[in-house]
Amino acid sequence: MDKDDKINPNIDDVSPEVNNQGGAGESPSPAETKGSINQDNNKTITDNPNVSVVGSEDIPEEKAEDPKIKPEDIELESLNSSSEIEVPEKLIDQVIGQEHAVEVIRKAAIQRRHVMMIGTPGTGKSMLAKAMAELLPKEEMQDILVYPNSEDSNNPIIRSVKAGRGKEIVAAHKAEAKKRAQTRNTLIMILIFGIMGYAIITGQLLMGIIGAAFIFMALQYSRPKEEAMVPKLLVSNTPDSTAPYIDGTGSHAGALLGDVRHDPFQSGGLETPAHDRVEAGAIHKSNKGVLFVDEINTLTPHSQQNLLTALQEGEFSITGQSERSSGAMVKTEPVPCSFIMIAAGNLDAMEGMHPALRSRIRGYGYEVYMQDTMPDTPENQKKFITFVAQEVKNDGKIPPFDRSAIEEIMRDARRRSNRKGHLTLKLRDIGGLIRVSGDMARQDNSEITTAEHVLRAKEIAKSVEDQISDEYTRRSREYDLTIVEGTAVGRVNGLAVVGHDSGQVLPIMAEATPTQSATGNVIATGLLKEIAQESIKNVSAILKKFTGKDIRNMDIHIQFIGTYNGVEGDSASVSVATAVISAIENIPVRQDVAMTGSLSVRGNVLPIGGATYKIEAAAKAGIKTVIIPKSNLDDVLIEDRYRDMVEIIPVSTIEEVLEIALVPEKKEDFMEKLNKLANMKPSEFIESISGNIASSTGL
Ligand SMILES: Nc1ncnc2c1ncn2[C@@H]1O[C@H](COP(=O)(O)OP(=O)(O)OP(=O)(O)O)[C@@H](O)[C@H]1O
Repeated sequence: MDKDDKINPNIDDVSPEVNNQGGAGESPSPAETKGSINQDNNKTITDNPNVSVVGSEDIPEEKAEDPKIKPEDIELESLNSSSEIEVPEKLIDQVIGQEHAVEVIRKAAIQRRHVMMIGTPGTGKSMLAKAMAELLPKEEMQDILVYPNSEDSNNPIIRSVKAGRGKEIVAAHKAEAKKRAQTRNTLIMILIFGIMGYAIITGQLLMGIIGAAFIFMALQYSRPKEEAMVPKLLVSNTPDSTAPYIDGTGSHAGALLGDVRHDPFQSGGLETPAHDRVEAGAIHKSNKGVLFVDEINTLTPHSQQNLLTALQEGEFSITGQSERSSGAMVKTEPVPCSFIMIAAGNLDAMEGMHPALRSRIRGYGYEVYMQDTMPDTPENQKKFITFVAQEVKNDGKIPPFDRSAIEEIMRDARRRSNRKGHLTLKLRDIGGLIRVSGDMARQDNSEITTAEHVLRAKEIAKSVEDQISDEYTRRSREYDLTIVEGTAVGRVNGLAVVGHDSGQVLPIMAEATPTQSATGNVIATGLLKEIAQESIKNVSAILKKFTGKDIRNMDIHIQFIGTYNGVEGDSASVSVATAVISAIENIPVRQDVAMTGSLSVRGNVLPIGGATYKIEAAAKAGIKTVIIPKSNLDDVLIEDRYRDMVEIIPVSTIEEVLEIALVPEKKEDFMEKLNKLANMKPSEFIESISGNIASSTGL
């Protein structure tokens, strides 16, 4: 190979066009490129956030000039439309309710620290990661190039240059390659014509043709492929855009760590040069920016280990990820990957995470727990209203929301918070409701979205769980699985939450039979998970107290009906206790009553989650009375249409539950007995049941 044909990234690459731009065209030397930071900030029109370059003329002028209400000055009573509200420009200012996370992100952006965010989906984790990219300095951004290595083709050379320069360098190389190819072709033609001319003059035409063909083939075959010597732009950035934000969630090793494509030809002149087959991974594309990885535990241990190395070193060579591919022979020089890592997930993600990676993030960064509700204060309401305006503006297609629509959305946010005096921060779901409501308004050709559109949207945009729950209710009524009238012994209508925002009636059956073993067993079926199983054990204590019977000589069977996805949590405790007491005492239970509540071993009814959804499910099923823990009463924000369908009775003790739900022949006698048992001193109680402690071997 001709010396001139080698492309050495350290010394050549000077193209006249590029050189004209203040020396920018010079090939980067390693010393220059690795540490160089572009200080000259070529301000363009796009640097001004108030100026939109593309399509700015599309914005109606009067709207653009309308004076806007600042978020802190919003007064809902006098607000006519969400379009009156000023939406913050910067992403970080658009995040609501996550003040701690916002503060951490701001700090971490300055100090270049990694962050781990744990919390419920849709609370703004990836939004914060994008916001961080906006906060990082643009000047540090780089392009990364990969060059062929004439010494060792399997070890391509890596160079980094300031953002935007990469394209210029590649263009310069292409132009240079084209020029060389043209010169070479001209030389070949001259040589061939020379030989042919000589052959004609000397009358040796055949020899001339053979000679010319031979020379043509030899030169053609041996000449270096000029195109093949052109470097490849591995990572490209634009000097004026924000630092890169790359989402590496669920990436396979190649997409995350980079890869070298397989070459089916490998030799013989048809092969693709190694450097041309190198592909950057998410860790390289996020160089000088943010790498966001959600559900980090889903990455393989191999990927997590390599991610850790990349974090520590700030550079990571690219090699073929598949062992059997020709790409595995190639390994580039180390490629810069100085990214800030934002790892996200729920608590399980932390458990499944590589311990060393977790410790690295903890040691060199912050950990943040994302809030999923915020207090329903006037201050936060203003932020929430701004969020509605923001979502409408970001969507760009839906009509603005009037006051009634905003109020309806806010009502839904209170309901979804499942917590008294709070607004939900699962804002992706709320964003979805906003968009569907807007679509309803568009469908009506309305220029404004109203509460009526929101209500219609809620009906249409039901979650899959909600739709399944409705279907289950319909079917279980058809097959008499859900009974909502009359009485039955050992059968209670419990209530469960399905998914995040849907409830379901959960029938529970109990039966007590004489035991065959030395001590009685409590056997519960219905795919109960750990906490649900433990709650059954705790119920045993209540049974002893409220039946006053020696349950050592009986087996107690408890069956949860239709729980194909298992039962989590202990909110069925009151239902289980009631069903078993009913079975042991042979007292019927009202079937028009449904109940939910956790139980202390002393018989106090403790709070549960999802009270609103459970009550709504009961109402939909035709239940007339719902018993809930007193401490949950303020959490209940059921929709208007269900309000008159059910009576909600708050309770604090299991005695109150039994008084409402059980229908003994002689109610007074039964209540007297209950009171007596409930108020019994421990010593009297132990004596009365002969120190019986039931084992729970069936659990
Ligand atoms: N705290 C918040 N403030 C403003 N908007 C939010 C907030 N949280 C979520 N959103 C809205 O919801 C959308 C989705 O949120 P995002 O993707 O950031 O959630 P996430 O926590 O990363 O969820 P996941 O873990 O499922 O990816 C955002 O684009 C934004 O419109």
